[in-house]
Amino acid sequence: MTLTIQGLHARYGAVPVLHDVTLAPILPGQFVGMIGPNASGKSTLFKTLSGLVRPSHGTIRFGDTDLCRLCRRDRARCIAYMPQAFGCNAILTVYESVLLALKQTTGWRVADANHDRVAQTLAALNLSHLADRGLGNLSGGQAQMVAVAQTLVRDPAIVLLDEPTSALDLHHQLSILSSVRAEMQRRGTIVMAALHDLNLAAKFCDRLILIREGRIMADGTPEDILSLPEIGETYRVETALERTRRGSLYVDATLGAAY
Ligand SMILES: Nc1ncnc2c1ncn2[C@@H]1O[C@H](COP(=O)(O)OP(=O)(O)OP(=O)(O)O)[C@@H](O)[C@H]1O
Repeated sequence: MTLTIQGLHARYGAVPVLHDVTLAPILPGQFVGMIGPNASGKSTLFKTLSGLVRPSHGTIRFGDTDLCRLCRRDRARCIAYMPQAFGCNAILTVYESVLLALKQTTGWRVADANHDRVAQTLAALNLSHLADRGLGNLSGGQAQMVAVAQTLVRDPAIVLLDEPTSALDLHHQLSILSSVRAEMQRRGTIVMAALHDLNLAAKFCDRLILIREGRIMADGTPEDILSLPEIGETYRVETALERTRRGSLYVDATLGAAY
């Protein structure tokens, strides 16, 4: 099923933040990068899609279902959101915290299948070695990867990851995004990830959406979007899109005289 967003407006109190956000349907298995400067509305869009912020206008449909009409639990089964700041309950182990995340949408009785799902999710993200560690004893990067596991374990149809690599070193940026991409393609899950690193976005995303001041500025393939002059204008830098000898896209950015 596809995710369709039409004419979405959202505000905090009297302050409008999202303005008429309309996107071409997002397809199962598609990995979509949300890019845009600080305060452009990426998190607000994710919060609106997940139900934490109520839109003032517009529709969010998954297939024929209007997500805004679902009860909290049904919506959480369909769409999982990993916020930028993730909580840490020091008395749980990693394994227990991922199981708890799963049980939030399935009820409290624990079945063998639930244990299998937790173990598979940790294995898919190369996190099995952390299973018995206390959450409170993890590094920032480890805690961020566990937060990804807590989000994926529910097997939602739509996953929203808000800057999932912001605390990760180079190896783990590549490893977590390739694991998420492979696993979500296998399950046919839609992934939307807010990313500040445009080179990572180019490497892993099928489609990039550029947002600026709550408005969608561009939507297309990484190569098409990252070569637009709007990229430099939006981020207030000078950019050039290059292709490396290995064939990867590379955004070369400098502050430049104009900024
Ligand atoms: N709870 C809130 N109440 C009032 N204003 C808010 C709230 N959350 C965010 N905002 C404002 O909404 C605007 C968009 O913020 P948002 O967090 O969606 O941006 P973002 O693109 O995710 O930014 P960043 O890349 O810095 O995380 C900003 O001006 C921000 O100050």
